[in-house]
Amino acid sequence: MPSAEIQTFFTWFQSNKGGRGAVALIDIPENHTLFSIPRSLILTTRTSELPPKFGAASWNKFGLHQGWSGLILCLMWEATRGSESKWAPYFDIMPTKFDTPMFWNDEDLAELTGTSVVDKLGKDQAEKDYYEKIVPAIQSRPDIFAKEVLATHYSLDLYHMMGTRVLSRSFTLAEEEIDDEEQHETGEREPRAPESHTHEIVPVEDVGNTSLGSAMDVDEPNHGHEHEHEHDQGEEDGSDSDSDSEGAPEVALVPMADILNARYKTDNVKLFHERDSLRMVSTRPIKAGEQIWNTYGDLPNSDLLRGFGHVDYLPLPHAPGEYGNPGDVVELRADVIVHNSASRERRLTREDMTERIDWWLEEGGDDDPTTQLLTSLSLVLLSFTHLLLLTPSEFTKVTSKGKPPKPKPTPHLLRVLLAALDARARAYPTTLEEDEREVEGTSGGLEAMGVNRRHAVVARMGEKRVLRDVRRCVVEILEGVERREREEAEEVERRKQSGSGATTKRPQSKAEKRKADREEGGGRKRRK
Ligand SMILES: C[S@@+](CC[C@H](N)C(=O)[O-])C[C@H]1O[C@@H](n2cnc3c(N)ncnc32)[C@H](O)[C@@H]1O
Repeated sequence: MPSAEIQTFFTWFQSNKGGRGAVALIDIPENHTLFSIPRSLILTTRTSELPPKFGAASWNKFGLHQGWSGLILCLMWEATRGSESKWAPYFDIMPTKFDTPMFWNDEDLAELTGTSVVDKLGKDQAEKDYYEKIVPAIQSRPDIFAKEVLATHYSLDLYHMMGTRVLSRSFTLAEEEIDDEEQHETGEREPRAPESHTHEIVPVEDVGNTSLGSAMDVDEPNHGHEHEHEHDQGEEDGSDSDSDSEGAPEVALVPMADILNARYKTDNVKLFHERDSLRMVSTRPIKAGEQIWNTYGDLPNSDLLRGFGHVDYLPLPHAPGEYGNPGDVVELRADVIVHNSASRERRLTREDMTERIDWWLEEGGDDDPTTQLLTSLSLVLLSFTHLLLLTPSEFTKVTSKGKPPKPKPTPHLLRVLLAALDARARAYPTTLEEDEREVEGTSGGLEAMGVNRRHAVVARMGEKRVLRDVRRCVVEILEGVERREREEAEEVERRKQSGSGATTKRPQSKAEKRKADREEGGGRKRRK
């Protein structure tokens, strides 16, 4: 049970307007433990008393060992126990209302058309899990789930509410074997950051990076509250095996650690884990009055909104005068590239596309079958687009080499990309300029809009800005490549006419070659 001081602390937080979070009351030096949480206090399927009561075999039979449904059921059961649950005071201070689009009406959701948010809400999958796993499990054990409380404590609405608590407040803790000898020898272990799930929300060039540091679980909620990735869609029960096996990462609700807010690259603490406890440690000095910031993985606004119900709205370093989330990305689906790539006859079929995406994933390319765009042209995007443009025999050659194609910005590839970007932009009902006019035309601007609409407008404008910037970049490179091609053709023509008869290019000096290479590979310089 939280101590009286912690309870007082929470009450103090809640009585202060403007949202909850933690603010330093005194200067905090770097590497200082702000608080530690005993493992016994974290709420997981291993610490809740429900799974043993239900029985491991039955738990697995109803599929509760996979995905988040088991943990959500634990939360519902623990909450139903009221003061008998050791987490009762924790439940008391948890939010019951959320600004995530899962709870929006159709009118507000329409504001998100074209963004990556809508397709990934996963409300339907959550409902499927509720009806196919939770309801049968509950009905099988009237001794544990009393009939009289089913409607009030185990409803679908509550399932969504508890699922959103998990989504917006949980941490993924890696199950690490801690060497006893090491502990005895050193007496103290170096703190280790809990690993987050290596999720797909990461900008392509940074894949793997955000798994470091404290990690609110911000996994792709493609399917409801479950941990799941797009390429898992075909799985029978719509869940992955995160909590399926020994040593798998564990999704945990961590009281106290989850009161911290996050803002793009502002984090000043990290959660470290040890055998018996988790420790929140400052990673830089924090001045009295400053907010204590955790990190949720520096997510783009579409994912912040989807998982947490807020967006970052900060000055954009690469676009002076504009505001948004510097970590924004926009997703470009492979089929949008393919449909803009060639004549109908030469287009890849869905199976071909899947084969290439699977191969890409296996070969260690970006781990998202969609391609996320950064504000500048990414090499991964070039390479991935190239892969989709290969003829079947070229693809076979590439697979035999086992390496993704070189990210060479050829005019054809750049033109396909340009068409794909334009097609992607048409998925939004409004343009960036129209959104800007909408904000300017609203008396009081963004601030005056309802919270959902404001978040939607900020999220979609962020994606459109990325598209705009990538497009600019592609156009610039294409113009450069085309100019060079023109100059070379003119040079050949000039030589022909001057009677040299030479049709080959004049040998380039090393410096000229380097310059030409630089121009050709312009995208490389520009990536983040
Ligand atoms: C882990 S909780 C953090 C504690 C939360 N403030 C609370 O009162 O329970 C995550 C939630 O905090 C809020 N939040 C976190 N960072 C935020 C930010 N930069 N701006 C607005 N809300 C934020 C969002 O509502 C999010 O769902």
